Amino acid sequence: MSHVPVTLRWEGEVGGHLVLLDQTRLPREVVEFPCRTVEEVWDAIKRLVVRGAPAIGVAAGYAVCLSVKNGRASVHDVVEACRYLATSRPTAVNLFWALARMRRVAEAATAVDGPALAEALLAEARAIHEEDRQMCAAMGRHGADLLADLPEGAGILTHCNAGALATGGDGCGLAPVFELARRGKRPHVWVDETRPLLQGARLTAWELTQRGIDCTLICDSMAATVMRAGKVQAVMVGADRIAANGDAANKIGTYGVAVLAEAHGVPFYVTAPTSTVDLTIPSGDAIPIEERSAEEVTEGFGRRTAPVGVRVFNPAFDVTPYRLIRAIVTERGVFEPK
Ligand SMILES: CSC[C@H]1O[C@H](OP(=O)(O)O)[C@H](O)[C@@H]1O
Repeated sequence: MSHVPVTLRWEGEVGGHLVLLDQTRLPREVVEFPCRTVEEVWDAIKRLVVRGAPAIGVAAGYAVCLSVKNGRASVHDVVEACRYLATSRPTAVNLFWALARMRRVAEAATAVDGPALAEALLAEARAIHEEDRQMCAAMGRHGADLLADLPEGAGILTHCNAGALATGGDGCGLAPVFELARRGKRPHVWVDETRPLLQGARLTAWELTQRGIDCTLICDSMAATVMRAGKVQAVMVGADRIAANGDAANKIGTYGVAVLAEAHGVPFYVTAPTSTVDLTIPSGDAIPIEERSAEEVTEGFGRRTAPVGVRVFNPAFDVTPYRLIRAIVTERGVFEPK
């Protein structure tokens, strides 16, 4: 049985609906979350029911198809759906990349509404999904080639979740690990739990154990000690937006891991599809960083661990400067930021 989770799927044809794997319920429950309106997908992205830059982009493409009514799409409704979905989360550029593709389909329509546009929108959303599947497979191959010379049992540290759950296919940051395993290698993955939402503990550890890939879960604060003990031979993470100079935004804590990697002489790699690259911004300083609620820090998962009213800073991402990145793996190959 394949252990690649189905992060999201479109059910039916025009007039169908989007089905998400509810990532807020993992690892305890594998529960599907059907979405029949644009608003429901907006909420699912906001609450991280679906999350991860590529997966957010694929979900947004299908979400625009939910603006179709009675088999007919209208340019006005598509434009409105794209505008609304763009307000869900600001950092992952894949969201805006996918919405721009859907909007271009509407703007190219010969009729301002009708069944033809509805068909064209679903075809574009499916194309975005299939392209993401292919990009994941290519990133896995290029990344595994890059790591091929690591000794058997080498340690690879990762932060957050950049596995299949973060994409429409078989992962980005973790795709090279999955491919190494397919090739019979046995890397050992050090999994940062990734506070405050624990994507590493809840999602990455789940994906790896499902596949029988050796892994050890650690608190984020333990990464330095693990590297100092010589247990990490490479760091591999995903990205939510890569600026033109190679600066990369990823889950909060990634920058700290990159600094630790440099301090311990460990190569730090980013694996992301080119749909994550934003050439419109010159450097990471211009990447919008999402700030999330204080409750995610003070009472994560419903258990209060900090005094009521304490001031909280909860940025969901940080930016790793390109000088700390040994190479960026995309579906087109491996690039070394200059
Ligand atoms: C490369 S996509 C996975 C990426 O998305 C995560 O953020 P979130 O869980 O808030 O969507 C994190 O930055 C991962 O690296």
